This record gives sequence, structure tokens and C-alpha cells, in this order.
Amino acid sequence: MSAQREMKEKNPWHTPVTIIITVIGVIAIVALVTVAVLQNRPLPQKYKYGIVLDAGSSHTALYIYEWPAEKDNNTGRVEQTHSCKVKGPGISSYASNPLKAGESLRECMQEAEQRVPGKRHHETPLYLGATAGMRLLNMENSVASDKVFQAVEEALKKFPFSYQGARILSGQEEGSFGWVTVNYLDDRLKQGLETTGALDLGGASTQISFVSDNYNGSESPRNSVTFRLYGNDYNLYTHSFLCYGKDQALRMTLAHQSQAGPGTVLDPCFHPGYTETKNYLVLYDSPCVSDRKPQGAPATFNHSGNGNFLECQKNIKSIFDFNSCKYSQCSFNGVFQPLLQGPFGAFSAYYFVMNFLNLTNTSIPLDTVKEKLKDYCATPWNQIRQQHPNIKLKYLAEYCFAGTYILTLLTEGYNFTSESYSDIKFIEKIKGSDAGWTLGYMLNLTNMIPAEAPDSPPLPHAGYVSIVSIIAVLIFILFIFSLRPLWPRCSKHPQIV
Ligand SMILES: Nc1ncnc2c1ncn2[C@@H]1O[C@H](COP(=O)(O)OP(=O)(O)O)[C@@H](O)[C@H]1O
Ligand SMILES: [Ca+2]
Repeated sequence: MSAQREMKEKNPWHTPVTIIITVIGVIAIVALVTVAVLQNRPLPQKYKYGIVLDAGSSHTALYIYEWPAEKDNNTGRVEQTHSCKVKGPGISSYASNPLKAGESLRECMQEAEQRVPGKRHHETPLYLGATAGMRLLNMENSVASDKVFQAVEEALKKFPFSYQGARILSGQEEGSFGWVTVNYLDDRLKQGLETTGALDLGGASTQISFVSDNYNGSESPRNSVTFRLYGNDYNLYTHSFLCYGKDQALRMTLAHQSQAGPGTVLDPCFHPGYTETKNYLVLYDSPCVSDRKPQGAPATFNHSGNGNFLECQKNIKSIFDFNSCKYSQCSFNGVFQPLLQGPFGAFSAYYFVMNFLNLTNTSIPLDTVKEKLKDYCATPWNQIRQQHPNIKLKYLAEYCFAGTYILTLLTEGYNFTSESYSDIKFIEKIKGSDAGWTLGYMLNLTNMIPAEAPDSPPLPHAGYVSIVSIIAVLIFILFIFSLRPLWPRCSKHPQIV
């Protein structure tokens, strides 16, 4: 008993000096770490907002983007928080009643007023970009397109946002900003990773944009767009085919068939049993087909389907010119295209159509995809309608054509093969944001992607706190050891008295 007591009494850690040092040391460490944690705690997040209206040929959509206020330049952080589909057709359809174009945007704009916090309204930039529908209207009737823009501008200026203008995007801008969006959302730009090509299919035009090792912009410079983003140079190949969006392509295919003679068009791209009376004037009311208008045609024609994939593909091929090419290689219509280099993201109508047809999985062999589409096109129209009672009839009637057009455009037009077909991914969204040109357009106009790589703190906050804590503990232990001479002596073998 007494030996144990002696040992306890002689334990050097139980002397008042070391106890006091320990207590002060622990308090000092807690204080140091607390100060470090509080001082460097990330500030409560405040957000900034941006609004882009995508005035497409078939409809207008509004997108709201949000990013942390402190990190304008630190990318990969802008996200789409809301989207609103404007009711009614695209703004180019209001050529004869421009005021209605402005009015049509009101509901979505009011929604945006609710979604963006009031105190941010005045600093929130608002852009409207119009694509191929307005490009065509501008070609056809520039006075009408100016009036539409005027009406749209007046309507948008009534809202409390920072209005930055409405304009028609060039085909190159549409293609390249789609490419920026896809690669930004995938975090490929900031990390300098290999990029993804972008395939956008609209109603009135279609875009292809990708980086190819064998393209430096010297052959066909009009297809070249260069970007310097986060310290990396990109030489992008991009082309926009006006009239090769799926709605205008359908018009061209129909116009080609109705040249056989007025009356009835028996269309292999429509289901057997499908039959509609259509108006020649409506069909030819577009610069994409106006020169093919037959002379002395009756006002209407009967459009009936017989559902034949191969025949449909043959008709679709007739709207492509595969013969003229003054470059080393071309896609179609004499347009230069370098060697395809994947991967590719295909969005907008590419996704809507392939998703409806259950064909978004590109690891299915191309021949099987074609077989499935063949069966789908041959299905009677009545059966299709019964199976899909909730799908808009106009879309439903056209999925056979649209699917066949997509496969033809990809394989015959852009030269995707059975192997490279699997490099394509049909996508709608990336990390919650829609794939499309709008985000890239806003990032560019707000200078949100720096040319050089931003300086980033060498350590994340949690790493910083851990290192400060470990170093503080180590210093404390060293300190205790430096006080060794002050420690009371302790004998190796306790003596029994
Ligand atoms: N659910 C859907 N199913 C099929 N097609 C769709 C669907 N939603 C939109 N689309 C089509 O996507 C295309 C979008 O094109 P849009 O952006 O309006 O034209 P552009 O980009 O040529 O100006 C249109 O052809 C439209 O009909
Ligand atoms: Ca579009």
C-alpha cells in the first residue's frame, strides 16, 4: 500500500508546474484553433443571378442562373435554378402581330421576378438571344423582324432587371456557346481535360462543334472559333446548318416529295393510316423551301403515311448534297468538316426525339437502332395514338421522321460510323442545368470565364483547420519536453521503505 502511494507521489506529471502548463497549453490550443476556424470560416453565401431568354424557332424558354456572389470568377459554380417555357410559338411566328410577341413573354418574366430575390433585381442581367427562326424571318422580311425585336424589347424593359439587349445569335455563336456550356458544366475547361463536342438540333437549324487535333482553323477559317479559357487555348470547329433543324428539314423533305405532282403525298416518314389535309402556302412559307414552290398548285394537299424507314431515309438523303466539296473533306452541302473527334453530347431535339423513342442508349449497335426505328415507323398511326394519349399530336406524328432524320444527319451528314456512334451521348441536362447555348452565352457576356487560371487557395478550409490543429499540438508537446529539466526527478526502481 505504502509503496503504491510513494509511486503516485513521485509521478512527475502530477507536479503543480506541469499541471498548470498543461491547462494553459490546452487553453492556448483551443483558443488558437477557434480563432483560426472563425477567422477563416467561409462567409455566409450570397448569390447573384442572370437571366437568359432563348428565343428559338419553335418556342421561347427563360433560364435563371445563380452563382455565389464572392466567386464570380471561380467557375464551375454557375447553376440553372429555374426554367420557364413561354406559352405559344417562337417569337418569329408573331411577324404579323409583333406586340403579341412581347406579351407572350410576360408570364415567364413575372415568374422570374418572383424567383430572383427583390434586392438583386436591378443588378441581374437579362439577355434575349434569338436563333434560326429569327434568322430566317430577318432574311425574308427584315422590317418584320425589327418590329418583333422592338416589341420584345419594350416588353422586357418593363421589368426591374438590368436589360442587356435582344439580338440574333450567329450560327457560330449558337454552336460555340453550346460547346462552352457542355464543357463548363462537366468541369472540363477549368481542369484542362479533353473536351466534349456539342451537337444541337433545333427546329430551324442544327449545330456541330468540336475540337479536332487535325484542325487548326487554316482550312475553312469561317468554321473556326478560338477561346482562351482558364489558361488553355481551344481551337474549335463549329458549323451551323440553317434549314437543317428538324422542322425545316421536314418541310424540305415534304417539298421534295410534293414536286412529284400536286394532290396526295404518300409519305414513308409518317405512320400507315396517318392522313391530314395540309396547306401548300403554309408548307412553302419559309426561305428554306420557297424556291421549290410548284407553279399552279392547288391550295391544299393530302399528306398520308405509309411508314417505311428505308424509303423515308432515301427521301431525307435527297435534301443533302454529298457531291460538292472543295476542301480535303466535307460533311455535306460543300461544308468543310475535320475528322470527328469525340466524345459528343447531343441535346435539345436530339434528346427529346431519341428519349421518346427509347433510343438514348448509344451502346446499342447502330443496326439494332435502325431496326427498332423501322418497326416504330411501320406501326399503324391508330396504335401509336392509343399508346401515347398524352403526347402532343404534332410531336407524336413526327417522331418517325425525326428519328430517321437524326440517324441520317449523324451518319450520312456528319459521317458518324457504327463505331463512333457510341461516342455520342444524348443528354438533356448536366448537373441540373439544361444543355444549350444560353449558359455559355451568359458566361461569355458577363466575363465569367477568365482567360487565365484563377488563383485558388492552396488548401481547402477543412485541410487548413486540421493542419493548424496538428501543428499547435506538436508545438505544445515540444514545449513540454523543453521543460524537462524542471520536471521533478523520478527514480527508475521505486524503493520500498
Ligand atoms: N418534347 C418534344 N418532342 C419532340 N420535339 C420537341 C420536344 N420539345 C421540343 N421539341 C423540338 O425541339 C426543337 C427546338 O428547336 P428551337 O430551339 O425552337 O429552334 P432553333 O434552335 O432552330 O431556333 C423544335 O423542333 C421543337 O419542335
Ligand atoms: Ca435551339
